[in-house]
Amino acid sequence: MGSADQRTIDWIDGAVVIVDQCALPGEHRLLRLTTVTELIEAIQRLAVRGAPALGAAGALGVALAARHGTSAADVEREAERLAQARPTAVNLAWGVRRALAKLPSGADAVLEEALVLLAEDEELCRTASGHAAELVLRETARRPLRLLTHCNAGRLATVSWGTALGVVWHLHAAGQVEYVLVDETRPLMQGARLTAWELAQEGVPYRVLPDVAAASAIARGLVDCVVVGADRIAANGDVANKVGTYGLALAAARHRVPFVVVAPSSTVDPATPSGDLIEIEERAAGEVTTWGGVPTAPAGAAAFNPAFDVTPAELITAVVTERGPG
Ligand SMILES: CSC[C@@H](O)[C@@H](O)C(=O)COP(=O)(O)O
Repeated sequence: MGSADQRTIDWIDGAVVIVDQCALPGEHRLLRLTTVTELIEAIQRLAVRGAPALGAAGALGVALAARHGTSAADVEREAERLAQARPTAVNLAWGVRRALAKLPSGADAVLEEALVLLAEDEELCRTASGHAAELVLRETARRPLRLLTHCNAGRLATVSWGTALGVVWHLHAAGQVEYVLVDETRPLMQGARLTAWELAQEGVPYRVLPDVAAASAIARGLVDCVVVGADRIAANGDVANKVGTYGLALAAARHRVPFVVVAPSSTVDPATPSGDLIEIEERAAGEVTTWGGVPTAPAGAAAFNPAFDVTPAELITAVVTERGPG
């Protein structure tokens, strides 16, 4: 079984070690990755995922490249491949850049910077979610709280603490959580597989619901606050997050339910002026047209499978980072 002390991603004995998120909830197992190619493959099949964890992966990947690279140009090429492994979460390229900046000082300096980034992520996520927990308490009246979340923005999506689920950890410790409604999060089920697993581990009451039931749960007054993470926050406050987030924000706004986004500031991208300029990852059709290898659509069916969507700033009650509500 996993433990709350286990980092989702770490550097152990010269390798990147991750919790294999494709194996959960059935099995908690670690994967040891010793090359950039192995790490990219793990990122692309979502064995390691979630914006802050991808930032850590980017930095540790550059540390791997710096150890094995034969020249600076070689390491830079590997770093570029890593940065492009997934396009939407800004943290990945940010982590790569931050570690790569230390390359002139040598491979040890690159690793040291990556390890600082990991330690900071733990601290910043804890602080950001603490601020967000206070905000949620200010924005709501009913106690204990009934929360709704989408995808997985927990320990597994960060180095060790979580963002949206970090809020749950703070509120649960204060005895303020009645339950968490967990969107299953089609098509890859990060909510049902990962968020539910984390909540069970921590003893937080929860119910998994089909994504299509979330709007009516909000309309029926079963939700006091929606709390989600983010993959990229544009300069104007628009937020890219797991596909389905936008629909939740619309429903929450319609029913005057607070909608709170929590992220470390590494997810804020001042270079992207607005959400419509964020590149949205399109994933394979088979994720939508099959289930566990069994076809759920006619042979050859085309699919629209964006991994993320963009929620405009005007639908968001607050974006909260370690600096507090923005
Ligand atoms: C703290 S994680 C925030 C986001 O990265 C999370 O909500 C999300 O959308 C993850 O998508 P994924 O495709 O699983 O990497």
